[in-house]
Amino acid sequence: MRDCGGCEWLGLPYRKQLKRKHAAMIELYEPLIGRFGWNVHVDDALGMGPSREAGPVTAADSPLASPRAFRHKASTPFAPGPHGEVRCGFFARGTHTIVPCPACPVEAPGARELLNEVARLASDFGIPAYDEDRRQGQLRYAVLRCGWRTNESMLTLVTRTREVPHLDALAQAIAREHPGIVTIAQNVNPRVTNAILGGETRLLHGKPRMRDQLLDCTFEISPVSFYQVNPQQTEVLYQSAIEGMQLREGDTVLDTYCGSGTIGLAAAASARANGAHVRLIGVERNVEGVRDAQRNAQVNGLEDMSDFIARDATEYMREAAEQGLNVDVLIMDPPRAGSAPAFVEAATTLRPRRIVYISCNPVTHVRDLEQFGEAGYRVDRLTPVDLFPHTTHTEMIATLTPATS
Ligand SMILES: C[S@@+](CC[C@H](N)C(=O)[O-])C[C@H]1O[C@@H](n2cnc3c(N)ncnc32)[C@H](O)[C@@H]1O
Repeated sequence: MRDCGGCEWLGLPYRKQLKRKHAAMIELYEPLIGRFGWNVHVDDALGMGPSREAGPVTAADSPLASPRAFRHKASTPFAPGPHGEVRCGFFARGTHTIVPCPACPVEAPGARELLNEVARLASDFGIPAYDEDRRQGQLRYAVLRCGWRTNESMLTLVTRTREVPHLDALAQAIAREHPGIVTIAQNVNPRVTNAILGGETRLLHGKPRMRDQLLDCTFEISPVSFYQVNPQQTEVLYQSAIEGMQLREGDTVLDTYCGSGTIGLAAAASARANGAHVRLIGVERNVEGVRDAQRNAQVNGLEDMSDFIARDATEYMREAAEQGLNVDVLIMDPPRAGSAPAFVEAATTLRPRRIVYISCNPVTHVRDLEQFGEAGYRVDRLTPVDLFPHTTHTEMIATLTPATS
C-alpha cells in the first residue's frame, strides 16, 4: 500500500505530525511577523478529531487517534496490462508504472474498491486503457467523489476522445451495482498533460450534480468544480475563517477564488442564523463552479443576497478598485500558486475592514502577506488547519486588518 507514494507520514504518530506542522509554520512565518513587528503568533495546528461533534484536536489533546477514511475524493489512472486488460491504482512516483491498490485506509470506505471494480468492468467491456507513453487507448482516469453528510456519490470517467464504444454500457453496469452513485459523467481530455480533467464533460447517467452538506448548508457539486477532499476538516477550516470575518449587518462580503461558493455561502448562512444579513459577491474563473455556486445560493435560500461572477479574480479586483466598490470583508482562497501582485494591490485599494486569506501553500501565502504588510495591513491571526493528515501539507488561514484601525 505504501508503494502508492502518498501519505508519507502514515507511520508517524498523529501528535508528532501536528507538532511538526506547527513548528514548520512557525519557522516559515516568523521572519514575516518579525519584519512588520506584528503582535501575532502561529496558533496550534487544528488537527482532525474523531468526529464532527468532537471538534478538532491539537497536539496538546489526549488521546490522539490517527485519522482514517477522511478523503472523500478518490481517483485512479488507468493503464493497459500485458493482456490488454485495464489496470488501475497509482502511478509509481515519476513513472507511468501502475502500482495496484486493493484498499486505501485514508479514503472513504469502499471508494478504492469501487475504482478497482470500474477497471474490472472496463476490461470486461473491452474498453482499452490509455497508454501514456504511446498516447493510444481510451480510458485515462476515474474520479470518485463520496458525500459526507449524504449517501450520494459521483463518478467521472476521463477518456481521450468523445466517442468510446461501450462507455454508456459501462456506466449503466456501474449504476446498476451502485445505486448511491447519482452522477456518472464522461470528461474528455485529449491533451498530453498531467492534468486529469479536460474541457468537455457530458452526463452518462443520473443527475448533473451530487449533493453534500457542510456547516448545515447543502451544496451541489458538478464533476469539474472544486470541492475540498476532507469534509470534516473543511468544516473546521470554514468555521475558523467565518470567525475571522466578524460579519456585521449590511456587510458586503467578496469571496474570491470561490469555487462552488461554499465558504461565502456558509458565512452568509451563519450570519443570517445570527440575525445579520450580508450581501455576498463570489468570483471564480471556472464557469461550472459559478453555475454550481448560483444553484447553491438558491438551494440555501440565499439567492436574493448573492451574485456569482465568472471572471479572473485579478481582473475583477482591478475593475472593482477602479470603480470604488464597497467591500467590508474580503475572502481569498487561491490555488497553490497564490494570488497576484495586482490582486493584492487592488485589494488594499478597496481597503476592506477584514481580509481572511486561506491558503493551501504557505510559501506563496507568506509572499502575498508580505505585500499586504507593505500596503498597510497587519496579520491578527494565523491558524494552521490539518486538511491532509499523514502528508507534509498544511492549510493556513490568515486574518488581516488595516494596520491603522
Ligand atoms: C483552492 S480552490 C478554493 C475554492 C473554494 N474557496 C472552496 O473552498 O471550495 C481555488 C479556486 O480558485 C479558482 N481559480 C484559480 N485561479 C483563478 C483566477 N485567476 N481567478 C478566479 N478563480 C481562480 C479555481 O478554479 C478554484 O475553484
